[in-house]
Amino acid sequence: MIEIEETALPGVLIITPPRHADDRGFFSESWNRQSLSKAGIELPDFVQDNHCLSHQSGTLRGLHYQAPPHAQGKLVRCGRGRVYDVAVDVREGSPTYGQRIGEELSFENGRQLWIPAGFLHGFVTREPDTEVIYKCTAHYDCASDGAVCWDSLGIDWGIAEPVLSEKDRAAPAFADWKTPFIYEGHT
Ligand SMILES: Cc1cn([C@H]2C[C@H](O)[C@@H](COP(=O)(O)OP(=O)(O)O[C@H]3O[C@H](C)C(=O)[C@H](O)[C@H]3O)O2)c(=O)[nH]c1=O
Repeated sequence: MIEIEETALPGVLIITPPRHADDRGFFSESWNRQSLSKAGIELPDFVQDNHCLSHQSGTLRGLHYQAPPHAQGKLVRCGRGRVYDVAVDVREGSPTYGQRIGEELSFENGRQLWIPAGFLHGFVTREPDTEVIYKCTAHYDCASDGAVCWDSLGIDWGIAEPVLSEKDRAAPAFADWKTPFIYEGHT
């Protein structure tokens, strides 16, 4: 049976599909709409699947978003290695605006994080050669792609000097950033 856990942020869920182990290893349905429906969860349709590899432990990608109308919901999992994955509610008017959760996703634990549109997303790797695979509810739109400084929300990433892209190094602080998202009720 697929496991669903709520988090402190309404709408953000931890989803753990079952693994069918045998002496070869395991088989798991990493995405099955019907299984989620039977568990009472209906997610939007996904249109893009992403796969990224980070060579160094301590690589931090985030905090990212795509502005409406290209806002993305994401279903994030770790195909190899381990990450600390963070979602921040940035929907203006949300009762949990500015609040965040962080979860450890790993190949070992098989946990997936569902992050609706309207949240910043980022992760820091905890092992070398970590691969993160995630489904998105909207296509990539470069012009709508944005970032907020990883270190401007008091998040404890467990590392003082992560490996960052130039984009992330130059990202504005949360206090200087205007969210493009409006809260439209419980996700
Ligand atoms: C996101 C994306 C990027 N690209 C191209 C653009 C660049 O040439 C290259 C690397 O892009 P970027 O540096 O934005 O990749 P990340 O730093 O991993 O960004 C992602 O990291 C965090 C964790 C996210 O949740 C977002 O999906 C995304 O912002 O891939 C594409 O072709 N398609 C895409 O969907």
